[in-house]
Amino acid sequence: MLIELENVSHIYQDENNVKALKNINLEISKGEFIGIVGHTGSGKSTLVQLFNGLIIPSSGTVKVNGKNITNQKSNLKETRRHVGLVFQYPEHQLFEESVYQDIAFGPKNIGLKKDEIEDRVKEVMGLVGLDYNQFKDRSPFNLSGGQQRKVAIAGVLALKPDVLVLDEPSAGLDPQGRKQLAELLQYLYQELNMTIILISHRMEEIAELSSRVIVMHQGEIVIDDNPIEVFSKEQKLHKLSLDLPQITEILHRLDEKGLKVNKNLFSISEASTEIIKALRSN
Ligand SMILES: Nc1ncnc2c1ncn2[C@@H]1O[C@H](COP(=O)(O)OP(=O)(O)OP(=O)(O)O)[C@@H](O)[C@H]1O
Repeated sequence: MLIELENVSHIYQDENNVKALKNINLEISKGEFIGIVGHTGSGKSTLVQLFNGLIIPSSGTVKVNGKNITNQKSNLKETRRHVGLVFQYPEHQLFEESVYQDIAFGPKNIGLKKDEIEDRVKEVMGLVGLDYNQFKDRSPFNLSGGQQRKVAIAGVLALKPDVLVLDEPSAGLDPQGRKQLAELLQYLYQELNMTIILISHRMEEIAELSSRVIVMHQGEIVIDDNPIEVFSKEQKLHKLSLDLPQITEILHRLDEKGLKVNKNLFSISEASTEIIKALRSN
């Protein structure tokens, strides 16, 4: 098992003592694409920060590749090589003078040789769609928000993690930026067999990309299933203040009006084909 949580609870020790996670049991296997959804404050960010030891839980154990990372002696540097975390607004974490230096920071830190670092920087800039010659010497602070985010994601990919965890990576991106990000994640998952864990408020993104969806509510996992099962539970999701993907919502409404359609579709192209088919046979 790649990541394993056993009876994990977490309380933020401050004046409010919020119990952010309550008795979580979770197993994540290699090669999964996990979408995590839940209304604001439900514990999503806290949960994913356990996966690379950024947060050590108040109780319970977290294992990565079979190693318990919750005990004092664990090697967190090693864990962070395996589990790369892209934070909400990752561009806030850019700090080097050039795009090259920023992306090279991780590989340098683990002692890779100059040539190898350069190869990695080129490779990951290609992956995220930043032209190497055009961008390598530019200051990361003078780029657009979307470009900065690409640099930040490239910096995490440069360590070649087995697991990529992203916390709301499409927040604030324009439609084209969101499309490029979705294509990148699909490529990493399908072609490079990376395990991906994605937190998003955008249900269409989660439904289209994930192989498994985890729904959180008040620090607990309340649904853990494949996207079709999860998004067939319209009433339950509404009670948790969550929506269906918009296109799925349209299919549900058409079905209520008597048009016989498959309601479990998440992409506009699939749904429009389905609607045309249903109208023709009506
Ligand atoms: N650093 C912190 N110190 C104290 N309490 C915190 C801290 N971070 C989160 N919390 C609290 O823990 C609970 C879970 O927060 P968390 O950020 O994990 O939720 P979330 O589902 O990721 O929310 P969002 O969708 O708004 O990002 C919330 O009640 C929040 O106020």
